[in-house]
Amino acid sequence: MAKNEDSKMQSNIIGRRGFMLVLSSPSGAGKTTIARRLIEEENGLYMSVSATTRPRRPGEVEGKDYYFVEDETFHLMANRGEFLEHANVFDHYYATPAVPVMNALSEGRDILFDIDWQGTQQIADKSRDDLVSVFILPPSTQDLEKRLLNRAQDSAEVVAKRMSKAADEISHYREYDYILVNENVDKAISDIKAIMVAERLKRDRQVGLTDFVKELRDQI
Ligand SMILES: Nc1nc2c(ncn2[C@@H]2O[C@H](COP(=O)(O)OP(=O)(O)O)[C@@H](O)[C@H]2O)c(=O)[nH]1
Ligand SMILES: Nc1ncnc2c1ncn2[C@@H]1O[C@H](COP(=O)(O)OP(=O)(O)O)[C@@H](O)[C@H]1O
Repeated sequence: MAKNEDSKMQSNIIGRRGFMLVLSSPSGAGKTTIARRLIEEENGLYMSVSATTRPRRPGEVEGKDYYFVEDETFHLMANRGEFLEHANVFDHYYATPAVPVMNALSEGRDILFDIDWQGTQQIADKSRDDLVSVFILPPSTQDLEKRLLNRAQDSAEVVAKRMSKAADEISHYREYDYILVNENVDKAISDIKAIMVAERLKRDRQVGLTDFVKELRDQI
């Protein structure tokens, strides 16, 4: 599929600050699937790669899916202030390295995050204007459990633990800007693309707008 170039062209003319597009959901609702497709299909969108102390799953690639680190390294990085946000989820630590995100935003690149509600709250506290948050719901509890089991990457015990945390995660939906039910993955992706088009056109993100409009008026 062709990458979406439309809204990039306007950014090239006017100059735009990037945004942080956060996807959260109960485990198994489809964040990773949606995120991978968006990165493939959307020009100017880059994935934030988190650091985690969770063990690597089969098929996960170091530096692409996560930076897999030991507890000690994680705490060292946290103490040095290298993280934009960090949280403990399912007994493991997760965090967003700050520098790549800050550079991307100022260079007009959008960053996609697959993080939980705790991380989203921390980012909202620090940089509300740069945040666009989307909460993804499963069509039903049965679908959620089926997806976790079908993914076949976690033991029955881990799946049960993730299911038991789902209600807690879902209770935070009100803290998000947009809510999507991921029934059909293509529809969910096209809805998120529509959100991105609108968010890219927000006046406050178009940092070169004053100069652009001044030039237009001067030419009249
Ligand atoms: N706060 C925060 N949460 C994260 C980060 N990276 C991943 N998570 C969340 O941690 C949870 C578990 O992620 P993971 O172990 O990959 O399993 P998943 O639920 O199948 O995506 C999910 O809710 C992720 O959104 C991060 O850097 N910060
Ligand atoms: N709309 C959908 N319909 C059916 N299965 C889906 C849908 N979206 C995702 N899945 C499947 O559900 C499982 C969990 O999805 P995943 O993206 O890993 O969720 P999360 O990252 O939120 O934990 C995967 O096997 C994925 O292929």
